[in-house]
Amino acid sequence: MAAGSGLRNLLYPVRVRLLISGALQVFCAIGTVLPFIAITEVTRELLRGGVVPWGWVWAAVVALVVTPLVHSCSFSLSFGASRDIQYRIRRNLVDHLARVPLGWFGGVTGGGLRKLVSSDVAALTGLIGEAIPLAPRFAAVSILAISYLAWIDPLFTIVIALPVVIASVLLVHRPPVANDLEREYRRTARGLSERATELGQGMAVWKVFSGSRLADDRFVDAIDQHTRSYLATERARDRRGRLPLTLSSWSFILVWTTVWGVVFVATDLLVPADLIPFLLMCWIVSRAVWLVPTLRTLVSRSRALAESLDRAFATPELPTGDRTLAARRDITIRFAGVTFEYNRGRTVIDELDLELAPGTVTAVVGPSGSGKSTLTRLLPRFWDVTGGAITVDGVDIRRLDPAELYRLIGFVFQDVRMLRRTVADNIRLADPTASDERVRAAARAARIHDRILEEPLGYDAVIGEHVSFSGGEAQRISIARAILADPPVLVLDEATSAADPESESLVQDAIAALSRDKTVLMVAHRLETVVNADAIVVMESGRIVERGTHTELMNRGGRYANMWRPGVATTGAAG
Ligand SMILES: Nc1ncnc2c1ncn2[C@@H]1O[C@H](COP(=O)(O)OP(=O)(O)OP(=O)(O)O)[C@@H](O)[C@H]1O
Repeated sequence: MAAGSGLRNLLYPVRVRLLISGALQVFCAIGTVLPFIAITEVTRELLRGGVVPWGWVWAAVVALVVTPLVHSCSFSLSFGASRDIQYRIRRNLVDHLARVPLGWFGGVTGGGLRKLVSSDVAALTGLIGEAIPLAPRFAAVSILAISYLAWIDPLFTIVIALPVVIASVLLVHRPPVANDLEREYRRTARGLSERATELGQGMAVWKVFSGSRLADDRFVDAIDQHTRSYLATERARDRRGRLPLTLSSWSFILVWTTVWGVVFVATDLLVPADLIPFLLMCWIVSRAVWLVPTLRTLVSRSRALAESLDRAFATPELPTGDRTLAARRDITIRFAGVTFEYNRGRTVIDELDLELAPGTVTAVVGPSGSGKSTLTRLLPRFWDVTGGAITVDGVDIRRLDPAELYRLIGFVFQDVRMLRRTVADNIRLADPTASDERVRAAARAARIHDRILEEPLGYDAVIGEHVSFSGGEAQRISIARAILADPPVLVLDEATSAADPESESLVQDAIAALSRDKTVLMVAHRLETVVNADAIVVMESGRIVERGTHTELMNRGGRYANMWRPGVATTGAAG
């Protein structure tokens, strides 16, 4: 499904199956009404003193046997169609999400994404598999039954259908406030789901920092808002539904038909035998009140779900090119007049020029919020620059084939993500065909091999199931991953929180192994790690305010030198 497609586009590929399924349901509608007609015809004939009309009896029997079979054929067609749509939407959604900027994922909650990929898609396909084919059946049953009654006695049909018509009009012409309430109800339900996910993710922090309070105020607010909205919606529904529901209830219609039936029979407007089908079909007539509201709800629910999918598909994809580069390792990266703003009007990187010479380590330091992490995340295209360009050997990264970009540029960030797979598979991510030997060699170089062997299942242990790794250990696994991928350029966001000294020195050893013979751009949060860098750039408010080697900058006695003054570095001058 392409971005911006609507419900019609969504249903187009399965339209034939849905049409056949709907047609079979119309056939089922005939099968539902036929036994009622048969009972009526048999009774009328017998009351008239005639012989049993066996044709009607057999028609009823056949209808009772065949209808469930046709119904299951119809459902297997519509469910097959809905399964196909579900598969197609999810696959397209995942393909699309793979092309949106990586930074977009930081802005959506896991709950929102899960709801979209899982519940919204399932709800839409439930509608397609079940509700859409059942709608024509519902309509056909109502139309057939009422047409048959009108054929017997049009005037009496009008009289008994009157409460249903009034109830339908009342239900359809709801005051507009109901839509607002329902919209608010959906909004608060979404808010509650997102807050619940946030709370689940941050529970440990809440427990530690909020003492006995186990819930975030925002979560409690979300519960309050949703409860209020739920009660308001239910009260409004109840108020607006009371009269129509009474008028269209089966018991009311039965009493109404009986009373008017007696009047009609007493005044010779109706023969007693003709009252039978009306009494028998009271139930179908009373349900007809839901026909229009059900169809309206069906259409609006399908539209709302299709719109929410459409919105996800509308997230702009990163424009990609197909350029590849010669397989060389000595490539030069250049930031030329790079400007970036997350939100319009607030520049985070300001006309920045920087060249990363092949095989050199460039360290970025500067106060918190100066734009260091943002700068490094522009290179692997978490977001695209809003001005200027980043080039690899003179080619704008926006024109490079993304696979080529990630072959050239590896990144190790602080927030290491592990997949729920074996340790070996986690290391093998960039190169699934890598041999066990290469995986082990990478782990050895990343100083994590011995730790992995401490596990009974070793490299076959599933992370999160058989084994959990500490922050420093997880970081070394992600370094092993990058060592195996062996990209010529590496972006490194050094961990802010120093692990214990032993783990810290192992991470440093692993980074040294990884950085060998590579062009490295690193955000340094601790000054000791930048001393040997080939170039150090000092950032402030999105600009480079100093650049040089450690010795040059110390001799200059400027901002960098100032950071080394006791007490400054620890207050966050270096990040
Ligand atoms: N996803 C985002 N959306 C909007 N603004 C953001 C986002 N990420 C960062 N910022 C803002 O951009 C500015 C630069 O942030 P950045 O994280 O790049 O700084 P930093 O120098 O790496 O800071 P630190 O050393 O504290 O990590 C900050 O003002 C920050 O609030």
